[in-house]
Amino acid sequence: MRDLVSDMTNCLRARDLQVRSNGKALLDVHDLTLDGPGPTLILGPNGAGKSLLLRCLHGLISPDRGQVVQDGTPLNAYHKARQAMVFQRPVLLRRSVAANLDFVLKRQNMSRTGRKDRIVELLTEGGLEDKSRQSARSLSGGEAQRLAILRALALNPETLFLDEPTSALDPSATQMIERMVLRASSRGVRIVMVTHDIGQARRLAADVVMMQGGHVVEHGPAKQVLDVPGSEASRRYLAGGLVT
Ligand SMILES: Nc1ncnc2c1ncn2[C@@H]1O[C@H](COP(=O)(O)OP(=O)(O)OP(=O)(O)O)[C@@H](O)[C@H]1O
Repeated sequence: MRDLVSDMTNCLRARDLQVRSNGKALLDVHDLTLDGPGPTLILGPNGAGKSLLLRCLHGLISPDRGQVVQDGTPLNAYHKARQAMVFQRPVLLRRSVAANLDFVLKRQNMSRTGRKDRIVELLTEGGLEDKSRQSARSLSGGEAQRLAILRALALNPETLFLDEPTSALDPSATQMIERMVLRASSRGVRIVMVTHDIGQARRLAADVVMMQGGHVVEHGPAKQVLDVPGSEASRRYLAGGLVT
């Protein structure tokens, strides 16, 4: 029954997913279903397979085995066009802030007036109203990451993947990004985000995926996983212990 329900409602699912290299499974996820309304935060030590999982879910990597299923259908171009991804280090065009957004909007065949209005809306959303004409390459780290998120949001994604978007940012820049993420989530964008920041997981997550050694060791409501971890690996990671 669970299988049927999760395949037919709006949900993203990794089924029997494996990524292998040199005969070794780097990622081995038996069954992971993301169907809750709030942000999903993925935690785990370095090399746990968090980024690989994100890339598979976004269709950037084809798994060696298994599949990603969106709404009951194997991930396809239609689904991918409704996903966006933000990386740890934003990759921006050598153009102005506004032109970076315009580039994405043009590809959606928006009219010139429509694009102009949408750019103002996006810049306001990211607190970059006064940076419109500045070169994107001259933005601070926090501003650049906000622009990267705005560019992703300009695609009107149903799902937004974020891979450690605040790892290089100070607390105030982090807070601005977290607010953007929460606003996007409250507008119905599915958020799937990797972080090493346990405090951030507490602030943002509705559900938490704990990974280790390429496996999902635990997935559940944030409060449960973070406060009463059900696996030894989660307990040690959350306690700040070394997990090998
Ligand atoms: N293209 C690749 N070729 C070979 N091995 C890879 C490749 N990409 C990732 N790996 C390996 O897969 C494992 C998982 O990598 P991944 O980047 O997913 O970890 P992570 O949990 O995101 O780590 P971190 O927190 O350090 O970013 C690592 O051992 C990594 O070296």
